[in-house]
This record gives sequence, C-alpha cells and structure tokens, in this order.
Amino acid sequence: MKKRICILYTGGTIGMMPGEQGYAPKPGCFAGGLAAIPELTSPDMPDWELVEMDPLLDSSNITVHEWCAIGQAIADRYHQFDGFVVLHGTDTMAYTASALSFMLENLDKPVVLTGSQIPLCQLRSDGRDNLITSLLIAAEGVVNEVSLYFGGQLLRGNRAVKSSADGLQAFSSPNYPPLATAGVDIRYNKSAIGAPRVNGPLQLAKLENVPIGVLKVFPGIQFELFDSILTEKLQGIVLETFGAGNIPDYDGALLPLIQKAFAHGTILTVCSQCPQGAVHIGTYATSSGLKAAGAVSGLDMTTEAAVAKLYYLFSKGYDRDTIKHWMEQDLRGELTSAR
Ligand SMILES: NC(=O)C[C@H](N)C(=O)O
Repeated sequence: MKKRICILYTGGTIGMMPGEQGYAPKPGCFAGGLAAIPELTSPDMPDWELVEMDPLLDSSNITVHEWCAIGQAIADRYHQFDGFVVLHGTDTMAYTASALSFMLENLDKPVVLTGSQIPLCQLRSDGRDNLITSLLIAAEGVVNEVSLYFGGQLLRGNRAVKSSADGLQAFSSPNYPPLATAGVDIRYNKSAIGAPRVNGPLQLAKLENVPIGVLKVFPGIQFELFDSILTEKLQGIVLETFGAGNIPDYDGALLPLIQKAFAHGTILTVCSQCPQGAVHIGTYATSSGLKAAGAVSGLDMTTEAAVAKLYYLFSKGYDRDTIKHWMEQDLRGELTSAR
C-alpha cells in the first residue's frame, strides 16, 4: 500500500511570489505551483495531500501561536497519514522544528520540515529537491522524529541552525551528526537516529507565550543598560555566553543583575556563542558568578532549542526547580547529557 503524507504549507520562500514590496506568500496559489512539478505524481512518490495554513507567513512572523496551529494540524490528522512534511520559511525553521519536537509528545511518525532559499516559481529553485526528498524520507518512515531536510542533509530538528543566509545548504547541526544524507541514494545514519521515545498515544503539548528573553554578551557590554528588562515578569532568559560559558565580570556589573534575576526566580540558561561544543559552567573564574546564581547549563543545546524548551517546560506548568532540572536533561535528543 502506498504511504500517505500530509504536506502542511505554512509560508516561506518556497511558495512565495514576487510582489511590490518583495517576495511574499500568496494564499491559494501553492497548489498550482505543486501541479507544475511532474515528479510529484510519479508512481514512486507516496500519495500526498496539501493543507494550506492561514495566514501564510514569512517565517520571521511565526510566533508561539503558529507553532500551536502547526502542532494542532498534525495532531488532528495524525491517524490519517503516515508522515508529515511541513513547508516553512528558513529564517525561523530551526526554532519551529525545536518547538515541535517538544510539543509532539510520543511522536512515532516522521515530521520533516523543509523549505527553500529560491522560490519554486524560479528557474533555479532548490525547493523541488527539498520537497521531493522530504516526501520520500517521510514515506520511508525510518526517522520517526521531528527532522529538518535541506540541501541534501536530514538533520535532527532540535539540533539544526540556519547557518547560511544565501547558500543552498543553509542548515547545519554542529553538535550532532546528520540523520541521513541524500546523494545518489538516501543514506540513513542509523546510529544517530534515536529510538522512538513513545509512552502512549501522541499528545500535543500546546505552548503559551511565556515572557522569556535571549541576551548575547559582547566585549564592552554595559550590563546596567539591561537592568530594566530583568523584571519579575521575565520568567526565563537564554544567555549566549563566550566559549564554555564565560561572561565578562569587569566592574562587578553583571553579578548584581544575575542575583536580581535569581531573586525574581528567572531561569537563567547558559548557552554558548560557539556553534560547536558545550557549556561547562565553573571551569573558568569568569563563569563562577553564573554558577553561584544557580544558572542552568544549556550544555550543547542550540539557542533555538533552549528557547523552545523554556517555552515548553513553562507551559507544562512545572515549578522552577523542576524546570531547572529538565533544562539540563535530554528530552528529545536536543542535548548531549553531561558525563
Ligand atoms: N528562505 C526563506 O524561506 C526566507 C524567508 N524570509 C522565510 O523565512 O520565510
């Protein structure tokens, strides 16, 4: 029996058309774009059905609300299809992939996110291969988790980062090997593909728009300027630090801020500005203040995964100690556990 795959089109360059203000998605036009790709009706392709989200968005405009809508669209159709291909803009695709990996609890079918750098309506579009190969991967059913296919590589969704603004291999996964590579054949990397973490039927954990922030430190940062954002309202913050978790501590300016955050109960998650490697808080004196303030180590998580995980854990309604505990644990293959 042929596999059935649901294509969820959320917007993004893949289906965009040129307009007066630049490229933008046009409602109702994407089905016509797909009809112009003869390979999609080849007998070797799975059966597929297109679902167009409303509104269609440039992914820069995707919010927690759209993550919930995409998750709901998958949950509503979960039993009718063997897998899902989510067509999405590249700019925030890694965030959405991370969010879906947490939201879709007990997932045991493929959910592949893809898109393109050049619209399908253009001659040199990379969207054709990205779509066709994603459909084949979703139908093969080898990778039953949230993944991201782009430019010949299948990556774990919550390990992916957009690393090129204009290259056709726009994504990388600096801390985890590709789950598959698509050259002449699609080769799966069995040792990198996780065993499904299934403990019952699929559950959709909807996310709330929890007030969180991301702060990147830089040489000369004047921490007092950030004092006003560290209010009781801010529930969590991802701190993008230097190297293995280091922050400038000149003038003792940061410590009072961290202590203030700590007193407010804000969860400080320490990630690294280095794409590769992990955070080890306390290795250097410059990270000792973070340790003393009870910061959580993001280990080798991407900022995208850390942001999505904070939304997820807060939305589950856990208390702060539980959230801190789970931030450092591997829930969906998003981090390498500390040894
Ligand atoms: N290549 C793309 O899809 C970029 C576009 N701005 C988006 O993220 O929706």
